[in-house]
Amino acid sequence: MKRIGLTGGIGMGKSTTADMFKAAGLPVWDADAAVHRLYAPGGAAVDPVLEAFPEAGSSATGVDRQRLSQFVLGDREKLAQLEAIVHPLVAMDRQRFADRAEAEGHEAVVFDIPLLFENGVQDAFDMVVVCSAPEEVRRTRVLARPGMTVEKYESIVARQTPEAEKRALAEVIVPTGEGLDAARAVVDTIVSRLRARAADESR
Ligand SMILES: CC(C)(COP(=O)(O)OP(=O)(O)OC[C@H]1O[C@@H](n2cnc3c(N)ncnc32)[C@H](O)[C@@H]1O)[C@@H](O)C(=O)NCCC(=O)NCCS
Ligand SMILES: Nc1ncnc2c1ncn2[C@@H]1O[C@H](COP(=O)(O)OP(=O)(O)OP(=O)(O)O)[C@@H](O)[C@H]1O
Repeated sequence: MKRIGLTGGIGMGKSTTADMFKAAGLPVWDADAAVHRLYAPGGAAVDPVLEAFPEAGSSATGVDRQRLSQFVLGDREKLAQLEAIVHPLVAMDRQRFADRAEAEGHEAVVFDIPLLFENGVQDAFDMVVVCSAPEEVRRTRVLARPGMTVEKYESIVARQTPEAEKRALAEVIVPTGEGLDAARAVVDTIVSRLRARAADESR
């Protein structure tokens, strides 16, 4: 089974592209959704996160992301401390998902990971796919979101791996600034090539 890592900066069309992989029949794992599950009441990250950051929620209500972000965002050491707790749990969730997909006989599985390069996990995948659109397209998209300001946008972009670097590290780039059909065509090509390769290998 082939593992595809899917990533892209804020507003680059990652969720839209992930839906296209789903529509093509591949199982898609979502890193953000996994963290939300881990932080929800009863989630595996609740107790260890509250032990390190007692004011970031309660076992009854789970981890309050907004409160937690006040302790960790902008503080490298605290963020590293949080990541040391959360990342192994996320990796376990991802592995369980992959095992299930493999048992179900899927030829490929997609892992949607916003901070794939930032977290240095690119080696876990057979192929890394990057969603990318021209900067002005992405900026217009993100600034149209409720609650977004130019300052917030610029600070998020500054903390992410630069676009040129992401494009250079990608095996395949899905263009998301040229309409849905152009993106879907690239997704469908990736899926049919991977299916053909998986069929060859099982022969
Ligand atoms: C810090 C937290 C509580 C903030 O949650 P919140 O819902 O308020 O915002 P969101 O998740 O959208 O993040 C806000 C901004 O912080 C940045 N950010 C979040 N986590 C990280 C990180 N580990 N490293 C660098 N930047 C980060 C994001 O890029 C985003 O721009 C949350 O992101 C978190 O728990 N992060 C640590 C776990 C992690 O690394 N998650 C990434 C996927 S594995
Ligand atoms: N291929 C495409 N063609 C046209 N519009 C697109 C395409 N892909 C995404 N968009 C539009 O761009 C916006 C951002 O897309 P999406 O929510 O998928 O991005 P994202 O990368 O998941 O964002 P974030 O990481 O910030 O959550 C949406 O309004 C979406 O409709």
